[in-house]
Amino acid sequence: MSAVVRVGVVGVGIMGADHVERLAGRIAHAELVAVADPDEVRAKELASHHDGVRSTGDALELITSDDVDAVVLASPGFVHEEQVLACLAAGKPVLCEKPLTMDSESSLRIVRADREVEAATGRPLVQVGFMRRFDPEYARLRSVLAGGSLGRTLLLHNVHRNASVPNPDFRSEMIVRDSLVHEVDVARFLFGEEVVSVQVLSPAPTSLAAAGVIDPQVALFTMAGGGIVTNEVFVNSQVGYEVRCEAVAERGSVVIGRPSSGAYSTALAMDGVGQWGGTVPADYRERFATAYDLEVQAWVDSVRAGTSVGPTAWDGYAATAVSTAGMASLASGERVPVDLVDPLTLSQNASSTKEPS
Ligand SMILES: NC(=O)c1ccc[n+]([C@@H]2O[C@H](COP(=O)([O-])OP(=O)(O)OC[C@H]3O[C@@H](n4cnc5c(N)ncnc54)[C@H](O)[C@@H]3O)[C@@H](O)[C@H]2O)c1
Ligand SMILES: O[C@H]1[C@H](O)[C@@H](O)[C@H](O)[C@@H](O)[C@H]1O
Repeated sequence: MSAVVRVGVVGVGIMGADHVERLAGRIAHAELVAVADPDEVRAKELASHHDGVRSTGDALELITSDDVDAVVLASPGFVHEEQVLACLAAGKPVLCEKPLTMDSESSLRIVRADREVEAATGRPLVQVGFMRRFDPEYARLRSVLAGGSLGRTLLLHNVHRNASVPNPDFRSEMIVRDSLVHEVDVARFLFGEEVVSVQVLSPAPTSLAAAGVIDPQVALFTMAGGGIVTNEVFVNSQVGYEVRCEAVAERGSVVIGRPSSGAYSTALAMDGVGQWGGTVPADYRERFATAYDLEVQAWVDSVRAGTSVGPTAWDGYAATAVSTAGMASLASGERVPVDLVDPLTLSQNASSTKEPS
């Protein structure tokens, strides 16, 4: 087992900068050595806060450099394919932020490439940043449902609200590909099954979204075993970060993300925006701080041990395939089947929907 993993972070916008702070300050057995961003001023400024960390404008230089053992990718989704494949070619473990890529075909190319690495070396190198699997509340919910005492899981009801979105180009499609994709992974994680169809409904939008943006959206997933998942995604709620999940099973229901769960309080307009006996988290960095820490620590530990953990390339592909169907449904309003390759046609067996250890 290596003593310390030397990590490079690619893309240092909102999420990348957050990962830089945790790698530099809170993650054991990791050494942050380099950051890369085409915005070289941003990269240099961030690196200047950390002794011994260098910056570059060239992501591929960082990925292939000898001083980097493993890579965190927090660049935009449309460059993930090139950068993940570069990590695989260099033999470097990569924690790639969600979404794995922007369409099914490119995600499948990554699955195939990672399977080839696994066949040659005995371990895959890609972990996808679906951090909710590491959130203590989601992990507990998964273990309660998988434990079987409540019988079969019948329904999930998900709510996912952002106060606003920082990017003015955050269009209707990004609500499916960037936001709803978390609910896709939650559904797969909690049911332990694939999503087989998706329908995206478009309510009359809030006047506070950018012109032409359909926000909120309601998406319905049908699971392979017949379960149904309802999802509200609302990225201009004006309040704060609200992520809730209620599971309905044969002999009971479980809800996480409510004030009574103790983690934080939710928002009710009657007591004033953003308050109801407590404070609504501002955004995902606050709500999921522990989940990100556990995710990155588990990844570093797996890199040191030469193993793998958490959401796989297959999980990233399966989620992207649902997003791809979701985009078609957003356009048509119809229920659209999810087109997923048979995992048995791939070189190794799929290891989807595994609980993080
Ligand atoms: N897991 C989560 O909860 C979560 C939260 C936020 C964002 N994300 C994901 O993290 C990624 C980044 O999102 P963000 O909100 O930080 O975006 P952002 O726009 O704030 O930052 C993106 C950064 O990437 C840089 N960049 C652009 N092209 C690049 C390239 N070719 N190589 C390297 N860097 C490049 C940009 O200059 C910018 O600094 C996305 O995949 C997003 O979906 C995940
Ligand atoms: O990229 C972000 C991120 O994934 C957040 O977790 C989600 O709440 C946002 O809606 C999305 O835009």
